Amino acid sequence: MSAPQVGVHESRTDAYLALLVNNSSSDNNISTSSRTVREVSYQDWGRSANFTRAQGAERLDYRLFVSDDETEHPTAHIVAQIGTDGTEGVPGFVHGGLTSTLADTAMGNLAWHAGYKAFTANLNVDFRAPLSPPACVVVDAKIEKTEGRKVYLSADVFEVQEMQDGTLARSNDVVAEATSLFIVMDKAKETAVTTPDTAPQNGASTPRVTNDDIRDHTSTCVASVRETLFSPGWSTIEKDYLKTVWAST
Ligand SMILES: CCCCCCCCCCCC(=O)SCCNC(=O)CCNC(=O)[C@H](O)C(C)(C)COP(=O)(O)OP(=O)(O)OC[C@H]1O[C@@H](n2cnc3c(N)ncnc32)[C@H](O)[C@@H]1OP(=O)(O)O
Repeated sequence: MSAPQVGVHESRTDAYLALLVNNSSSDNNISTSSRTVREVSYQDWGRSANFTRAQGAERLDYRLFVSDDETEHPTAHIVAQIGTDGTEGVPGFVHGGLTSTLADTAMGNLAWHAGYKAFTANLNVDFRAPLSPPACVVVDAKIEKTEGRKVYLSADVFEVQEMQDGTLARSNDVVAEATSLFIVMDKAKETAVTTPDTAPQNGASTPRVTNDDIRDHTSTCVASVRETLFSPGWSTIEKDYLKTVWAST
């Protein structure tokens, strides 16, 4: 595992990471929530490291940590930088779906790292306070209980704020509280899942879906939707709104 970078900090996320690293006893581990956790490198995520990490720091970038505690339920932690490029829902505020995604990602990765090859079956999010981009947040995820194939998890999202003296600290006020139910997949479905051991890594020759493929697929999809929506007789305010949106793309 590579150690979090310490040095020139271009974002509050890096600065917060450095703060954690400086407070820890080892270069490769950090202390957060009074536990020692190790970073899960981007490559180790395999093919699950797709849309969320593909956005870049201007939109969304984050680091994932899991605890190596064998005596109790492990925890997972995300330190995320939420940029200003397309991250808003209500203008001026981070889209709740983004916050939910971070919580889901922390809980999902925790489940997998704890050995549960599971899907999100249910995700509940209570949004407690608005978040304005750019923002730095910490997500703390834990396993609440397991019952057969059911894994119940929770995740709390906190903002990292700059104090008056310039130091960074995790706010005690929670931004969002999430709970989830993950279901461990049937054995029959496991073969369809590419685990990190066999996942294509950076530089591997296994074909991946390219941005061109995605663009082609998206334009086909948009064209077909446009045809359906703009067919004769279809007339609503949404139609005019969508026309405006599409005309500007
Ligand atoms: C480190 C690298 C990798 C790291 C990987 C990191 C992942 C990052 C996080 C991303 C996570 C995702 O986005 S996952 C993607 C989003 N999720 C999905 O696509 C899942 C879509 N849904 C499904 O495929 C299915 O519904 C499943 C697999 C969830 C469940 O189907 P199933 O396997 O047939 O199970 P089924 O018999 O229906 O249900 C089993 C039991 O669960 C209960 N159950 C099922 N669904 C629900 C539900 N929504 N709410 C309550 N209870 C439910 C049933 O009542 C039943 O209880 P009882 O009768 O036994 O009591």
